[in-house]
Amino acid sequence: MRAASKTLTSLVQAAAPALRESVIECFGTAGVRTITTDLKAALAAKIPGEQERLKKLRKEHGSKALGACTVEQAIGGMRGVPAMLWETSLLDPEEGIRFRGYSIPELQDKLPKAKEGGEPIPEGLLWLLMTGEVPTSEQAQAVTEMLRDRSKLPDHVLKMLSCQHPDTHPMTQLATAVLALQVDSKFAAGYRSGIHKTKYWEPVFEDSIDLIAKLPTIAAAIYRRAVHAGLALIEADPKLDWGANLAYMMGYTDEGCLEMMRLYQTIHTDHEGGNVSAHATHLASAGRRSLLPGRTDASSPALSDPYLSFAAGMTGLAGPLHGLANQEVLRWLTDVRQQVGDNVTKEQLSEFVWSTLKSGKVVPGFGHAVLRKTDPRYTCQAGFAQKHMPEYPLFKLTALLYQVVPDILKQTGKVKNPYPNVDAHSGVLLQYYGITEENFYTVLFGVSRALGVLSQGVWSRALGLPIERPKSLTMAAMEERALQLESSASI
Ligand SMILES: CC(=O)SCCNC(=O)CCNC(=O)[C@H](O)C(C)(C)COP(=O)(O)OP(=O)(O)OC[C@H]1O[C@@H](n2cnc3c(N)ncnc32)[C@H](O)[C@@H]1OP(=O)(O)O
Ligand SMILES: O=C([O-])CC(=O)C(=O)O
Repeated sequence: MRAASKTLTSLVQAAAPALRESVIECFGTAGVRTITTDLKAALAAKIPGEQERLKKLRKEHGSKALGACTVEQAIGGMRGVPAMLWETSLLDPEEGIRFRGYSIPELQDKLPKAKEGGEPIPEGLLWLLMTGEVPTSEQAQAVTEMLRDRSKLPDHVLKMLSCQHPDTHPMTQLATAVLALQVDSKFAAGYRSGIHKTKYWEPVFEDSIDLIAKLPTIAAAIYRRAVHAGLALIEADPKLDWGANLAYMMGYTDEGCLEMMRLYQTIHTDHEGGNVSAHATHLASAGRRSLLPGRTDASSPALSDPYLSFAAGMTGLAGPLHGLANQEVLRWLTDVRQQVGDNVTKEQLSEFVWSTLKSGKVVPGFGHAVLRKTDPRYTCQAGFAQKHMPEYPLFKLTALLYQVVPDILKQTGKVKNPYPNVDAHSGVLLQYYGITEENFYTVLFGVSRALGVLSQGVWSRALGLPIERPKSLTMAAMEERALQLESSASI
């Protein structure tokens, strides 16, 4: 059955490229169903059902409370207040992230790969994030081709990058290049020409795919021109997938490095909706509750296109307590090696950690706003290192830190999560393959983050999700409300 379906697939593909979306597969007693390799068509097929689901959720459960917000939470950044809708991933404090319901190990097993036994290709995850379904190899391959077709960077963007001050941080260059691409926004053009609000998701999808397609080329251009002082650009290899091409265009061809980049680009994509880069992107792009029935309260949306909103997300990712922490970790590790050497003992490491804390700094790569256990993205990267670089000194140092830092952070009595996060390990893998310029690392994070936040952006427009527009209060207003509550409780 499987062989027959494969033959039919290749016949249909060979017969007419335009019919690529009409690949047919047989499903035993369930009869025949059509599956598509066209991502936009697959998405379009899902949208009406999800719109209905949201309307039903609102109609049947709209008045139920998901949680309260205390004065402490309002002052503390609304931490833990369940007040936002985000479909592409969900974060459990103990277990870590699940993308559309799948854990990282499950995705390493299920998603299509570039080679037997290798790491998943990010294109497969993009299909999953957009549609909620694990793609077939043909579907992931179709995404690879679509991204390849749209990857060419306009000359003006390259020129603009080459005019940047040599000390401009690579993340500033990334955000600037993304903004420069905005001139081609199909959503902005559609809005100007009066597109109907129920159709917003379509140009948002097109912009998102265009941007995702170009991001590896932008990142490689930043790397070769700025970080590497003017090296010539390298054209993409048409035989490679999107993630591997990023490493290739940066100048790396080692198969291990390509695999590492595929994995890196897969696991950094999404971390539910409230983190800085996701939320900033979401806020800038948010629209009105156009599709939701019975809108009762006002919102103040922006409806910025995917280029503008993703640039907002990237300026947030560039902060040292968020995505830039991967750069900070490398600098901190370099300090450890310079001051204590490579054959460091646990005692020497403890001393170094304490001196970092005593000088009023954070230990980068440890702690998290939501997670309360070791980040599974850290564990995944440690597993990759154990397989590909078990004797690498930086890997051994990072493993030793895992034995030392959590106990010390617990002793401070204030750190809610003493365990390592994703940023504690990514630099080890990059350094091993020769990508030693740590101020570039967050750009790689940003390229991956696009897959998550832009997939959610398409759904946010399809579902007509509004901006989170919390009611702010002054201290005086909070004091007044608290006193009112106290007196009504004592009556
Ligand atoms: C992709 C990502 O964004 S993952 C996070 C990357 N960032 C880092 O690795 C930087 C180091 N870590 C941190 O600064 C924090 O743990 C954050 C920013 C990630 C989370 O911050 P919060 O949610 O405020 O953490 P938490 O509630 O545990 O903070 C309580 C106290 O512990 C401190 N703390 C938390 N983590 C650390 C740490 N790694 N080193 C030292 N102190 C820490 C906080 O600074 C805070 O101190 P304060 O009360 O004196 O201000
Ligand atoms: O979830 C967060 O707040 C930060 C984080 O790990 C991410 O965005 O990947």
